[in-house]
Amino acid sequence: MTTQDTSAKPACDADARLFRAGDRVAVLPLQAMGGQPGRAGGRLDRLDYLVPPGLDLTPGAVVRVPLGPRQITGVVWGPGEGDLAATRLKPVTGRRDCPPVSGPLRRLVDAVASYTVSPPAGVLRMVLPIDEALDPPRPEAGLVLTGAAPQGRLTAQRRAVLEVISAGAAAGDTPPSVADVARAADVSDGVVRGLIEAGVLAVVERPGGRGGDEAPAPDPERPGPALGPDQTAAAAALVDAVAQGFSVEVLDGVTGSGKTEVYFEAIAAALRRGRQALVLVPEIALTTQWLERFRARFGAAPLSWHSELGHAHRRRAWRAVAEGRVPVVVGARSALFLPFADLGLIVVDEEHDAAFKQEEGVIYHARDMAVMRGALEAVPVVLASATPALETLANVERGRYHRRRLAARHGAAVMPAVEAIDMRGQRLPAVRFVSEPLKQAIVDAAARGEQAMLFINRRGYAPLTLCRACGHRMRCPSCDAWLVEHRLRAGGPRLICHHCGHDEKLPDACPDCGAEDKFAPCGPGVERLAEEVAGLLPDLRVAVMTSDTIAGPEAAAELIGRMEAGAVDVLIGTQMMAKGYHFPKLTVVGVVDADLGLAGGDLRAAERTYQLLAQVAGRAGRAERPGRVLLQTYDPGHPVIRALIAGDRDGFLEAEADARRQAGAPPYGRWAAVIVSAPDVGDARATADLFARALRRTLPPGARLLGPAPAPIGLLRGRHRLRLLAMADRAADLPLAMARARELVPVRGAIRVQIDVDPQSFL
Ligand SMILES: Nc1ncnc2c1ncn2[C@@H]1O[C@H](COP(=O)(O)OP(=O)(O)OP(=O)(O)O)[C@@H](O)[C@H]1O
Ligand SMILES: [Zn+2]
Repeated sequence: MTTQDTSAKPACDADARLFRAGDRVAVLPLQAMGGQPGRAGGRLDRLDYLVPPGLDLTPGAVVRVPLGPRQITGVVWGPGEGDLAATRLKPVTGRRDCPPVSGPLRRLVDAVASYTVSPPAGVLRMVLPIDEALDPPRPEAGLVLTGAAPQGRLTAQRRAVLEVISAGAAAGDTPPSVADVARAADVSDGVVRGLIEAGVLAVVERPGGRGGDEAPAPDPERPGPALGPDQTAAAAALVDAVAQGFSVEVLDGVTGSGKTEVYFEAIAAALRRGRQALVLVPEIALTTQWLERFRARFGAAPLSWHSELGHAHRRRAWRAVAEGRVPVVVGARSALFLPFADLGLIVVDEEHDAAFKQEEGVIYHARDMAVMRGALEAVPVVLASATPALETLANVERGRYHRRRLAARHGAAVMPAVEAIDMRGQRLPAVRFVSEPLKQAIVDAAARGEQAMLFINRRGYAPLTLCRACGHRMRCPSCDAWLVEHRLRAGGPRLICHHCGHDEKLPDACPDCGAEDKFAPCGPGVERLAEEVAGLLPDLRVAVMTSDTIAGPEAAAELIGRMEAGAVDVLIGTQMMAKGYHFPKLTVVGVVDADLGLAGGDLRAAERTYQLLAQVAGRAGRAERPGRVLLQTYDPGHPVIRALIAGDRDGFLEAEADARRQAGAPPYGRWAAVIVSAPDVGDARATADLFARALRRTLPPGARLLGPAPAPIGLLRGRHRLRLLAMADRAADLPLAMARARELVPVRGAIRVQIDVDPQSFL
C-alpha cells in the first residue's frame, strides 16, 4: 500500500540520511538503563555507538548493540550526541530485519516520554512490544502423509491424527504443525511425533505465516448505506480532512445518529488513497457489533489488536502493520503505538471514555496521544462521541478542533423519553432495589415483545459484607477497600478485592467474633440485582453482562447474538453494556442507582456520571419503537439528573465548564499528580515530603501545590500511598517541572514515584 500517493507525505530529510562505517549514531535502547526513571528526558537515555564496516544504517533502524556484557536491542535515534573519543565507542553489532521506526513515530516516542515524564525506553517498548517480531518469521514445519502404511496396530489416537491430516490435505489447507494436529486430534504431541518416527508422516517446510496477506482487504468501493443530509455533510467534511493533513474533527452526534457510518466514509477515503487507518475503541471485547458493521460496509474484517491475541498472532500482526500489509486496525489504547507503514487516519471512538487512560507504567491518555500522533504524522484525527469530554469541547471552543454535529437519530428513531423515579417515595424494603414503576415498565415492554436493560455500575453480588453479630466488615488484607462478594464464580461465594484482585472463599465464621452464618450482604451489585429480577419476574428471560460473566470477545458475541435474536427479555449489566450497542427491540432502560457516581466529588464526578447515564440511556429506542429511560434516584433535583431528563446536554456542559473555569480546573487549568508509595508508611511520607519541597522549587510561579496527603485509597497492594497535586494555568509546563523535581529526589529501594499528568483518577 505504500506505492500509491507518496506525494501526500513529504519525505523527511532527516530520515533520508544514511549512516556509514565510522559514523557515530545515538541509539535508544529498548530496555531502560539501570531503571533510573530520574533520567527521563535527559541525554543519558541514549548511547553512542560506531557504525561498523559493511553496515549502512538509516535513522530508525532497529539494531543490536552491546551494553556491558549483554547484547540489547535499540533504535538508531540520529547522529551521535556524546563527546566520547571514537576509539572508546563500541560498534553496533548488527541490524534486525524489520522496517525502521519512522521519523514521526520516533518523535511520538520523545513527545510522549516528555509529556508523561517517562523514560523514552519505556515508551519505545510500547512501539516494539514483541522481540520476535523484529526478525522475519522462520519457515515453519508442516506435516504431510508419506503414503507409508502404519506398521502394527493403529490406535484410536493415531487414527485421529491421520484423519485430521488427510481431511486438511483434502481441503487444500497448508500442512499443519505438530501442535495444530495434536490439538485438533485431541492427542499429545508425542502421539504425532511417534507417527513421524514411524515414517507415516513427513515434515515439510511451509511458508512462515505472514498474517494479513491471507485475509481479503477491506474494499472502500463497496456501497455504504445512503446517508441522511446531516450525515452526508459530516462525512464530506471528514473525507475532505483525509485529503488535507493534520486536523482534529470532533464528530459530535447524539446516540444512534450514525457516527460509525459517517466515520466509515473517512476510512474509505483513506483506503482509496492507499493508506492505513487506525480506529481506537475503549474495549476491544465489546466490538462484536462494530466488527459486523465494518464487514458489511467493507466486505472484509479489519485487524483487531489487543492483549489477548496469541503471541504468534501478535507477532505476525505487528509485522504486517509495519510492512503496510494491514489496511485497517481496530484496537484498544495500545494500538496507538503500532508502527504503521503509511498511516492516513486515526479515529478515536467514544473519545470521552476513561478506559483510554492507561494508569500503570507509562501513564498516558490514548486520545490525547492520538492527537499528538496525528500532528506528527500529518494525518487527521476523528474524535467521535455522543458525550464529548469537556477537554475536547474546550478545544472546539478555542478553534483548535472542528466540530461536526449530528443532532438527530438516524431514520425514524427518536431520542428516548427520560424520567426520574424518586426513590424517597417508593418505600421499598431494604433488600429490594427495583421499584414498582420500573418493574411495571419491564413487564409492559416484555408484553409488547420488546426488551429491557437494567444498569448498575457495580460488579459482584454485594459491595460490602458485614457480620451481623459483631458488625465486623470484611476488608482486603492489602488494600483500603471492602471485599466484594461474588456468587457467579465456580466453587461457591467468594470475596474479591476490586483493586488488587485478592480472592478468598467467603468464610464460614466471622474472623473477628467467630459467629457462624452471620454474614449479611449490604447493597446491590449486578449479580444481586439479577437475582431480584429473576425472583420478581420469573417468566422473563434474564441475562447478565459484566466483566465477570463476559470474559472475552467470544462470550460477548454469544450474549449479543442472544439479545439480537430476541432470546433475552431483560439484560442486566454494568458499564460494559453502555458502550455503543444497538439492539432494535430494546425500548426500556432502567438505571437502578442513578446517584452512584455522584457521591465521589472528584473533579469529573458530574461529567462522568452524565456521560455514562446518557450513553446507557442512548441504548433505548434506537429503531422504530420509541424508548423510555427510568432513573431511580434519591436526588431528582441534581443538575445531572435534571439535564438528563430535559435532554439538555449543552446546558449542563456549559454550567460544568463555567464552574471549572472559575476554579481554574482542567480543561481551563493544568493539573499533574504525584503518587508516592512504599511498603513502609514512613518511607512513603519522607519521599513525598522531599518531592513536595522539590516541586516548590521547580513549579512555575503562580502554580499551587496540594499535599502530600494520604490517597483516598491509602493502602493498595500492601503499599502506603500519598498524593500531591500541582495546579497551574494552561500555559504552564508541568511535565518539565515534574521532571526537574524528580531529578532532585533520590528514590531508593521499594519506594515508587508515579507522575500522572492530566490525572483522570484521584484515588
Ligand atoms: N444512513 C444510514 N442508513 C442506514 N442505517 C443507518 C444509517 N446511519 C445509521 N444507521 C444505523 O443506525 C444505527 C445507529 O447508528 P450508529 O451505531 O452508527 O450510531 P452512533 O452515533 O454510533 O450511536 P452511539 O453513540 O449510541 O454508539 C446503526 O444500526 C446503524 O447501522
Ligand atoms: Zn486489595
